[in-house]
Amino acid sequence: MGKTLLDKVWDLHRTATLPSGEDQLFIGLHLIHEVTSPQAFAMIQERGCAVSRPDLTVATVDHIVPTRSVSRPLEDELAEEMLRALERNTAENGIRFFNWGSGKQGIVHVVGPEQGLTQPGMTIVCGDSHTATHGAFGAIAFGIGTSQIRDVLATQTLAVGKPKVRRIVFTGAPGKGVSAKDYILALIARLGVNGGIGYAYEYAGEAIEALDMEGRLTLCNMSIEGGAKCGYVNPDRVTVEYLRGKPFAPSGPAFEQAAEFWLSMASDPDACYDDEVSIDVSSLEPQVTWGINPGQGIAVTASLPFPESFPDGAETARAAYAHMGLTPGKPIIGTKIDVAFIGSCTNGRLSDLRSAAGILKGRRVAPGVRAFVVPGSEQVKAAAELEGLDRIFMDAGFEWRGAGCSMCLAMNPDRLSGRELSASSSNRNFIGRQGSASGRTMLMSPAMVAAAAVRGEICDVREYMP
Ligand SMILES: CC(C)[C@H](C(=O)O)[C@@H](O)C(=O)O
Ligand code: SF4
Repeated sequence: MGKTLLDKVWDLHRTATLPSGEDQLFIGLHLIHEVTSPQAFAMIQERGCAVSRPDLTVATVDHIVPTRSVSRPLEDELAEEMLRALERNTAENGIRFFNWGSGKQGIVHVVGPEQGLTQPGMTIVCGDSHTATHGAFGAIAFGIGTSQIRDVLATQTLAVGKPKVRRIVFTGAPGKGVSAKDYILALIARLGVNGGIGYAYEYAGEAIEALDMEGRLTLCNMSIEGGAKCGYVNPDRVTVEYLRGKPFAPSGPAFEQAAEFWLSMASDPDACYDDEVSIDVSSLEPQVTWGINPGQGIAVTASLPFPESFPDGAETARAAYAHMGLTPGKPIIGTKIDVAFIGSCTNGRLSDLRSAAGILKGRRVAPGVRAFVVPGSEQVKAAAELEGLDRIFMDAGFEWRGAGCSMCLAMNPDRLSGRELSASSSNRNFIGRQGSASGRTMLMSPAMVAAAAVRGEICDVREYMP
């Protein structure tokens, strides 16, 4: 019987099976950021341990950085302290750090792939729930907590239970205005935010093969929002070509050798799955969330669902309506927005900015809407400026900011105020997520955010497309 990619990566990295039934896995890449690492460093220092493999540990700063200014010390004292701690911990332990202003800083899940650190067949962990993003390359990548960060710093291994695998086959070709963000929002709406618990999601099928790497990153990014431990796409030629020439990818003959290994890690055609689901993307429309979890989403042309239509989720739906101030049965189109946010590790990459700019070219943001773009990394920002995207955004009335997580979770000065409603290209719409307890978030693709910014309300992006 064939093996899945998960089986192959697991078998290659297992160093022991523990009495608990968990496996001790060797970790190929440990990404760290300023929010979840300081305590872990303190714990290993207390025990007198050194960082086991500084060469396999890479740091960036993303959550707390301001996006308007570039001066130190940071205005927010707590943020400055966190940045200093990361500078100290990385320097003392000989860990590579893509610091703010280095030209390579950015959201950890944007930086790993763009530097070529993320490669097929690896195990990758980070103290961050969206680590599944890296699965786009055919890596087994998942988020860990602070005590696990401690374990990985000290031993470069981790005790972890092997998940089951659900193969999710996306068939067909998408219509106009439908992107990877719509695939994943539709999937989570269908299987629910807990549907993936205990599973790794393998995304497969012609629609996935047709996605570029950035689309695959968007897709894998939100695996955790569907409850899955991780998500991955089998490596193929698209993966290999993306990695060619990247700073941390092998070069010369070593690259071809690596490519052969990468491709061999893909699931075998006769691999066995614990479950299988299929979605026809040709019938999908642009998606938008109306609630307070990422599973509460619908097609943009649909009417807001009645709570009773969710046998298990009526209570959550009622809570969502109470918070959002929307009315079941009404169209979602026409919902007024106050803020448009383009960015995050879901949709803050160059292709995301291009797709939004494509809608904004020659148009203006509606009066009263506060709109801003936060590139996912300093490198994305520079690349976008090189092709003039910054001008398109600014001419349209968007603010062009520095790189970071920004209003995805508002750990920096970018936040909603009061009951403001934001059209956001990020991944979470939990109550309070964007910095105001009464603030509201609707998740959608970056092109849909751009269209909403122009109209001043939720609208169908396809009307703005040729
Ligand atoms: C701050 C960090 C630990 C958190 C996460 O784990 O995902 C953040 O990135 C988020 O998106 O909520
Ligand atoms: S962009 Fe958002 S989801 Fe991604 S790591 Fe930052 S806060 Fe988390």
